[in-house]
Amino acid sequence: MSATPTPSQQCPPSLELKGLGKQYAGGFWGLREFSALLQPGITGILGPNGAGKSTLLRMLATLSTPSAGEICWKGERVPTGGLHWGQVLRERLGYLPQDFGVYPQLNAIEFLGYLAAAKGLSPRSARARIDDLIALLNLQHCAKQALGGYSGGMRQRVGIAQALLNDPELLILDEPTIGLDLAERAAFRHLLAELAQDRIILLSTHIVSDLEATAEDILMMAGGRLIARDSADSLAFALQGQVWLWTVPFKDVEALRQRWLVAGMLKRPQGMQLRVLSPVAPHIDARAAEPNLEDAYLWATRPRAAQAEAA
Ligand SMILES: Nc1ncnc2c1ncn2[C@@H]1O[C@H](COP(=O)(O)OP(=O)(O)OP(=O)(O)O)[C@@H](O)[C@H]1O
Repeated sequence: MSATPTPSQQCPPSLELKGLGKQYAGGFWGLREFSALLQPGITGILGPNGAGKSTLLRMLATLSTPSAGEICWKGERVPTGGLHWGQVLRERLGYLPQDFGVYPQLNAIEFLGYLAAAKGLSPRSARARIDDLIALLNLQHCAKQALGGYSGGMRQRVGIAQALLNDPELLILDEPTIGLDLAERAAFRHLLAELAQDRIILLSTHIVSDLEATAEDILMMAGGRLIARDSADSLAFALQGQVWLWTVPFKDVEALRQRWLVAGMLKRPQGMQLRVLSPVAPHIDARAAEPNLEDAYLWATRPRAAQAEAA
């Protein structure tokens, strides 16, 4: 991959969210009191279904208005009301939504050209930009084929290309690696690392290993709130001494899964090896293991009853 685009703006981007909230019709808060200062680099967002990740990202993509709180871009408050709310952000952001759709009859060049026009790029700069992005996303071999015939991974790469059309300082990616195979995911991680030099990248995913490999800063969300923020290593380290490997007879597995928070299972000749998350050893035969980000995530988002028991 080559010709990485760089934002032209001189001042490094910063995005500050202060007590941001979103209340949906019916009164339900999909996001509550969310505060964070985001700077260039990759910030990963982890959270179970319904945690509020898309609610947050859609708001930052200016597709929905905040019900509470403030957004500041480079220290300046972004007006969050009125017809032109979010204009300042809109000009600087690229967004890949979770449900990214394409016009199946268009090819990649035509589709990106159409979106470039909608974003206000001149035909000349759009053409040069699209050529760069086709090369960057490794789409040369299929750029003139109709998108309807693309694999999920190829379509996702077109989605990433469209998010980069305006050389954004803020790149918002909602589940970008869905549909990518292992090699494509590895290539995508490299691309993100290159792009993150001088822009803020917000990356929401359920694939914990993608964040472990790319994001230096991780926001964990649950129930519409920010519940933890740190590096992957620090989040995992906080669980030191609370992760156990314990091999049990196959017949006991179901009962033990009801009793303990089991982060993983591995079939062994002697029985099933459970990976148990608990402040105390589940059994005298259990031995301590190195915690990882997935353990930290499962622990932070464990059901309330289990949290009360552990307290
Ligand atoms: N338009 C809407 N109207 C009412 N409630 C909504 C709306 N959109 C989302 N919600 C609710 O807000 C909460 C947060 O949803 P959101 O889609 O942001 O979660 P998420 O973390 O992105 O989940 P997923 O991983 O499943 O995409 C959920 O309880 C959801 O049902």
